[in-house]
Amino acid sequence: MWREFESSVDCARALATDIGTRLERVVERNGSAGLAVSGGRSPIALFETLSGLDLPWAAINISLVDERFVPTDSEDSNEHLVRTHLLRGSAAHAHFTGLVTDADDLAHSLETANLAEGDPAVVVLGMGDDGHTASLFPGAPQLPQGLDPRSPQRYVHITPPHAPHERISMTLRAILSARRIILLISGAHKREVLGRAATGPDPALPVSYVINQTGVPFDVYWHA
Ligand SMILES: O=C1O[C@H](COP(=O)(O)O)[C@@H](O)[C@H](O)[C@H]1O
Repeated sequence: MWREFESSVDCARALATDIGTRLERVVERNGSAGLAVSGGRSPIALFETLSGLDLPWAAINISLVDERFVPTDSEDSNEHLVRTHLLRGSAAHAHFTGLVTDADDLAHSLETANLAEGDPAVVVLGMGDDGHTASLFPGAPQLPQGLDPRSPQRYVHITPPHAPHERISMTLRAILSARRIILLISGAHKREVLGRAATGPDPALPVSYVINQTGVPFDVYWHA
């Protein structure tokens, strides 16, 4: 479903309510719920709105869709972003699992990330101007592994050809293990990229593999 908003505030409010309702329902049913979130600039307003909601935070497990291989206190770190904008107020009671668990050793961090269990109730994705989602970048040497629908791995090491930092990214297979996928984007350019990606799966636009699947409920939240 496509949902569009005039402002980032309206979009964040609607999406936070949507995610909060979903998480509450899953916690009621299962005792806990997983929420996997992306980094970048797009989710900041969402994180701040979500953190203000009265949710059963202690039963919510927050994880990352992707991470740049930088120290967790770096301004470029998605963990730093989540700790700053989401894990605050009562949301600080949520259980958080980051991806850089050994700042000196990407392979060891990746190995630890792949030990994680449980499929997320909700995955919130972003999209770059180049059509990457999570850190599944077009042209990355490890992209085929990341897009393999039968990949046994939940996370993969990605070397983006035109973006800074080595990455750890959720694989397509793990993204599609969620009960619900949300893509949060803004602006005319990303809307146009998404339109191209909607024409069919294309490794030049990795987000297309999420858009063109039919197994998992998928919503786009877009604001101008
Ligand atoms: O590098 C990344 O970029 C995408 C998009 O970021 P944005 O700033 O354009 O919203 C993001 O979804 C991903 O998590 C991040 O690592």
